[in-house]
Amino acid sequence: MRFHVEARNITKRFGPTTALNNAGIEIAPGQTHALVGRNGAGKSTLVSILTGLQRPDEGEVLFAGEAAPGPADRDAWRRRVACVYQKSTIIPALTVAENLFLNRQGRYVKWRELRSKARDLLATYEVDVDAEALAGDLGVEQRQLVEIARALSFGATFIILDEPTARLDGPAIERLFTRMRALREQGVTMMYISHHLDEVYEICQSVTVFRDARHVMTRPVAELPHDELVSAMTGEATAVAHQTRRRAPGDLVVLEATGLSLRGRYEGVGLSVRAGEVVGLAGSASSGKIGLAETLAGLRKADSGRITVNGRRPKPGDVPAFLAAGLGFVPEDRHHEGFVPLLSVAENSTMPVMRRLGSFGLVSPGRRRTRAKQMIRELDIKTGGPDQPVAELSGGNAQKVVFARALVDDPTALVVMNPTAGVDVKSKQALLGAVEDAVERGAGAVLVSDELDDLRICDRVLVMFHGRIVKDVPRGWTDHELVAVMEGIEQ
Ligand SMILES: Nc1ncnc2c1ncn2[C@@H]1O[C@H](COP(=O)(O)OP(=O)(O)OP(=O)(O)O)[C@@H](O)[C@H]1O
Repeated sequence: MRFHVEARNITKRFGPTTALNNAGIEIAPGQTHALVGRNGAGKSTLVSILTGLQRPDEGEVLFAGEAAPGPADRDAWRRRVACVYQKSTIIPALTVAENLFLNRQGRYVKWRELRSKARDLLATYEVDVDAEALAGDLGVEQRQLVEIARALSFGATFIILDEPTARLDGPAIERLFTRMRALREQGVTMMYISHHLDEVYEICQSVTVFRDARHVMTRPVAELPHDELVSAMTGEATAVAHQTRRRAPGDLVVLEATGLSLRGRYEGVGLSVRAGEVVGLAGSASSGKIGLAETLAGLRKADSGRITVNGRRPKPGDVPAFLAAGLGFVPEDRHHEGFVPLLSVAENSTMPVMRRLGSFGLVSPGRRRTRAKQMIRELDIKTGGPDQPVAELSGGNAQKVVFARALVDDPTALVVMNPTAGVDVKSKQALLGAVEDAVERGAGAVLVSDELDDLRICDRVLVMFHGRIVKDVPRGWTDHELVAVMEGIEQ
């Protein structure tokens, strides 16, 4: 058997959009094979075809040289391929054991047996999670491990990991890679999707690049220069990322917090952000940085402390009040707080300006479209047009719509949480550039990110550890220095 997995000459259309155009992939047995491409290149569409969730309009899929099962035979698909998605498929209201086994029981559920089988399964795959814990209480990393164990328990020897590291911090990524290496040694074949090209070099042996719905290249990773990989993705020679020099921030404070505490998340936090300043928030997953940022954006209410936005004191935990005070935000969880899938790109991206675009609460569709078109251009959103529902966009492009919404009202205070998660290399620059532009125009921004590269645009980075700000690091840090503070090794 030459290839464990083959997708040949696949074409898939959604109405006027061709998501895959005679594209394909060939993955050798036991290999970890990367699939990369810009947002909207067709990666997720290939995943849905390789997992049997969608049928191609043309082309075929083979596993170990044999034709893929029929579309209705879900069990046969599950025995051949499993996918761990960035967005969890685990049901939060059920226990881990129920998530692992419920849909495999007969009509009568034997609870005791279910729990013990779940414990055995978790032990087999060395997943240190309580089988009786509620899945909703698990962290991102633990949930992912449960999903991997569930995937393997169906007997699949081919696993697709679709942007698994997008919501993990550094140490968790390392633990995932250790697990992936162990799986590879056991002969498991993997397809790995990521926008982090350094990860591709670290964990994969070969890489396939899709661009504009087509296959453009497959190469062994070891002999592929980084520049060539980026050029294949973007279709142009790589431009050197330029480091912008912004003016020094003014004295005007646009966002301020004093004595903020939220039980179990953070304690005694104070910070102030000036007009023209980007303040980074860094720390591990348990550092409290996301909880703090959510409080600053009005998504959460602190137990004590005070927040001022442009000199006003919006009601804590009241998002509309924060928006009215001049704040814009990009939430961590875009699927819940970020966009309304059935509404169009224009409707989603112009939501906060509805008051302004038309008088007396009426929004003129024409003005909404004009503003939306402008944002689509500025942020390079790949869409059929402003009227397309966001649900039809690729993950990274939906994230850009969330970003557009945060910026559309020219906010004077911005809180952005992991804004480049799931966004391709080139678009990252566009999004971070948009934050810098807003700051140049006089806004102040808080930027929370797990990615050190994102934090480079910050004037200073506040590092959090166990719920407290432990250090204020000025521009000019090295990765090593920042990581040492984040991990509590050095203060
Ligand atoms: N259900 C759908 N209806 C209409 N268009 C769709 C649908 N699903 C995908 N598309 C379109 O197909 C194209 C490919 O999308 P796909 O999700 O495969 O991209 P991707 O490479 O996974 O992107 P990302 O890196 O942003 O996740 C996009 O233009 C997208 O808008």
